[in-house]
Amino acid sequence: MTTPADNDHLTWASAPWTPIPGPNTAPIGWHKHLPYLAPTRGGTALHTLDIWLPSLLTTTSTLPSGPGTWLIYIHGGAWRDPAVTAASFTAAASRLLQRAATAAAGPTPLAGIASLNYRLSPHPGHPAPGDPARAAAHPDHIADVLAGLAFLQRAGAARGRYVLVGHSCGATLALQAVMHPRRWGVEAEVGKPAVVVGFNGLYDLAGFIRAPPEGWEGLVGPYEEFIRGAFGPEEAVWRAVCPATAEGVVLVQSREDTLVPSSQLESMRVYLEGWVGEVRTEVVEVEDAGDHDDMWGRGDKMAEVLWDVLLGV
Ligand SMILES: N[C@@H](CC(=O)c1ccccc1NC=O)C(=O)O
Repeated sequence: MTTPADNDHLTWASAPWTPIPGPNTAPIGWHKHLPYLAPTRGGTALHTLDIWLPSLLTTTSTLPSGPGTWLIYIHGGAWRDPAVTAASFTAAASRLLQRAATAAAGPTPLAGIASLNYRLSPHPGHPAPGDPARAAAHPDHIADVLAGLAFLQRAGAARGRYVLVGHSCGATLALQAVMHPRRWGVEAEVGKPAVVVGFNGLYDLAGFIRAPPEGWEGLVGPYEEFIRGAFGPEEAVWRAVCPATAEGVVLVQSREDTLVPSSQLESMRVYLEGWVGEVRTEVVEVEDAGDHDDMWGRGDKMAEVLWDVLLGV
């Protein structure tokens, strides 16, 4: 009988590490894209992840682990946009690898980066009939994120003090995933991150629909469409699916975002403050990060904030 560990071993070996070229001859890092759930176990094209390593310590087929902290990224896209994937962390990842390559002597604070895909809900603008990777409903997205985290933790990444990062609905997913894994009917035993970092995140969906901030009324339609697409028609469910806790939470918002208002972050901050004293919450308002998707598209501000988080872990 093959165990999950045997399976993982084959999975890790299924894709080669490719070098990320740097300004000089030496690569600044290594990348690989691989499944975290084998097709024979129900894995789809979106049960996959991207990994970047600052250096390749061994050439074995399992995960080489160096010093430092793992960053695990969960992309946004309103639970449904097929154009936003795990690869959307590429720009920020390259910047982080560059930083790790040029950082002062001594152990790098960055052990590695993983960016998770997860099944998406249907998108009316991008029909994909019959594709099991595009027919997800809550809590499928969370279950997939937890399966990806469990895979990484079995491989030795994201054990101990790792940092879980999400953008937009990825920030929602990051907080949901670490809240009560059991609550989502998921068996995976997943260790909690030391810090959760949410970029331009959605934390109060029902609140937005009920009372959009002034000037944001025009987005109620699109929000309601993707909220129903992911969570179904019940407002009570939208409410019950509230993000939660970690040792530390860093909420980041760019001023120029025209898709997500800062009142989303404000609701989350007030909630965390009122809820448990031991959650260290830090709010970072980023200037000149551009609009909603420029945060990851450019990646410079995202990498800056995350580098600082790594230094503080
Ligand atoms: N491009 C997305 C829209 C989207 O990503 C979005 C829109 C408004 C507020 C948040 C969004 N994304 C969050 O993950 C879509 O096609 O539905």
